[in-house]
Amino acid sequence: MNETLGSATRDVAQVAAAERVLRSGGVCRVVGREGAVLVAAVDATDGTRWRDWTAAQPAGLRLVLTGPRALAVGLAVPGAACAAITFTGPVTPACIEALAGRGPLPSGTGLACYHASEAERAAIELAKRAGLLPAILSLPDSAGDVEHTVGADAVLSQACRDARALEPVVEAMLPIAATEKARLVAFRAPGSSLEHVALLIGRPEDVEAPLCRLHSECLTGDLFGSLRCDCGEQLDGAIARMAQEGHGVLLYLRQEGRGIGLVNKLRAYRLQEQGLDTVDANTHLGFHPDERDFAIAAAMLERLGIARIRLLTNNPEKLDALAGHGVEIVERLPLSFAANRHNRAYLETKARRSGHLLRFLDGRPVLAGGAEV
Ligand SMILES: Nc1nc2c(ncn2[C@@H]2O[C@H](COP(=O)(O)OP(=O)(O)OP(=O)(O)O)[C@@H](O)[C@H]2O)c(=O)[nH]1
Ligand SMILES: [Zn+2]
Repeated sequence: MNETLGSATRDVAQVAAAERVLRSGGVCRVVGREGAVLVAAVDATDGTRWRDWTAAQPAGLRLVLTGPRALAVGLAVPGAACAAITFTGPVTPACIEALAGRGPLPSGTGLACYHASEAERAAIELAKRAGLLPAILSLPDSAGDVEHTVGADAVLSQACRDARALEPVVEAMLPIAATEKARLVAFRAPGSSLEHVALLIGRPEDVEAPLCRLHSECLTGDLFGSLRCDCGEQLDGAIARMAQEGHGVLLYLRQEGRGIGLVNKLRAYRLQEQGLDTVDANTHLGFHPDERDFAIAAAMLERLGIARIRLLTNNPEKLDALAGHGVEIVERLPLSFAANRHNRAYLETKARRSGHLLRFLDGRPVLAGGAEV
């Protein structure tokens, strides 16, 4: 193995290990340009280490949140992707959890807010990759008990590596209800436990510009037929259309909850039950409205030898992202279904706030006055 390849492999392994350590409640040392910090995730399954830190409240203890979460708790640091909060008085685990988004908000007294360091930003990225809330306790580096050490730059460049390293691993015939002429190709990247799949109907590789759907995982909609969204109908509808045409490629992307993971999506649902819309619920938890990276979809198409597509979507970001990665989209085909009383507000929000190309719901214009969207 040459040296560059060797260090890339080491980086990938170190990032994956760091995700596991944070998820299981352990402590990582993250080494960044401004120095190293020790970090623990507030949303970890077993949170004893960060609880110990909270009880002892050592000098330099900081709670790192994303910019959107800091804003949500009234602690804006202008222009900061991540904010680091210090405590000027005693702090309890309940207060930390509430600031992280796991409980009702405390009053904001006794808190000061700064720009987070590169190492702290990397720790937030690790928490997101681990499917946790983006909230980290950090301490200045010391010789203490640490499960793992990782470089901030390795963490912050991992998303790019995930897409670049994605490779088809196995292909098998998969006769499905809609058509017997289907195959499934499973993809893997060394740094991620997420296995994306391509459902190939007919022979899309041999078609000039096959139908294509990028479908982000939605356990609730795809499997249980949830009425809160339109995912189940979009999945079935896309497959039916490809079966009818005889060819198509459906990429099933493991991006549950627009990339925030199942637990956090259900947290966002709880917030929507309290009146927030789907965009605000994400930002209230500290996420962007959409955390997905469609570079993985472009990489999968490239590995499948498909360069030109007709894309089934209402989401203009998918068009931009694929085009930006060199995929030629010869046509955009809408994929919308009648709203129901549970998903109407969700679909309206997508049109109004996320720019989705949904002009009508149930024959009624989505935007006031029937303006074009
Ligand atoms: N965070 C969050 N994710 C949601 C919510 N409802 C559905 N999702 C997820 O959203 C993803 C589907 O995205 P959509 O916005 O429905 O559609 P899209 O894929 O962006 O666009 P289309 O191609 O037009 O379907 C899936 O991963 C779902 O799990 C929600 O309220 N909050
Ligand atoms: Zn859904």
